[in-house]
Amino acid sequence: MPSRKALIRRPSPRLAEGLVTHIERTPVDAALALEQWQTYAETLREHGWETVETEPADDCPDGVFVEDTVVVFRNVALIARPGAESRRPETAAVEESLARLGCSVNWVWEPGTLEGGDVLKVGDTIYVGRGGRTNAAGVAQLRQVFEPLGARVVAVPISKVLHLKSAVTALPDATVIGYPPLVETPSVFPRHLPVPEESGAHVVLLGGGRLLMAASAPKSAELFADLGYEPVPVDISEFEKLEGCVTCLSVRLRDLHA
Ligand SMILES: NC(=O)NCCC[C@H](N)C(=O)O
Repeated sequence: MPSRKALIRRPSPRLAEGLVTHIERTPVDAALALEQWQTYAETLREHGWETVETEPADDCPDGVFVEDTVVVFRNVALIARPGAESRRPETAAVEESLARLGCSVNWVWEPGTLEGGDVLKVGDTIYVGRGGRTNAAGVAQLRQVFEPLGARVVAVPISKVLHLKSAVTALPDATVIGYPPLVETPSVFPRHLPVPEESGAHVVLLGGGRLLMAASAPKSAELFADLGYEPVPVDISEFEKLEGCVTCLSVRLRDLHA
């Protein structure tokens, strides 16, 4: 039976100092961010996911974006080596949490860099964005770890967005969705559907056709509802100011053996 656990990490009191790369910095309301994060976690739980909190990393402003610290395929975890040096201290506690949950653990080693936000799994295909945060050595190490387990790793060059998953994610039927101005190579995806808003490209599959997505993408939500899915919107405005999206606030673990 598939597991339904989601790893999360509460926002640091220093959240407002988080990195911004492709957008202008605007003030972040840390109290509102904490409320939004609590609602996000509650929404996961309401939809059947047991949330597991990894040790807070109060000195790491971007620690809440826990997705970037690891890639999990089946029950094998590859601990990231973030391209952003300020984010490297985030991984130690995540490694511990995943080992405790029964994952076997691998690591990205120097000179490799890789962030989980660059990795999109669609069935047994693992798309990896080669861009500002993930380098060629990181891509090669991802292949070495997951191809022997039966994954097909497809590298996708990116330059306009922070991570591959800032541009594209996938619907339950494996259609890859993206906001056209930010999708540089739509032809790499066998089925691709444009969405009308940037944050409409980010969905977390809750199960049973329900899609956790940002409240800032109402037109995309309408499009998904029209395709027979059930959008579950959450307001994550404070995280969006730091280039975060719904996917990056959790790591869902569906194939734990324990
Ligand atoms: N996977 C993600 O979309 N992560 C967002 C990370 C945002 C953070 N401010 C960063 O620049 O690293």
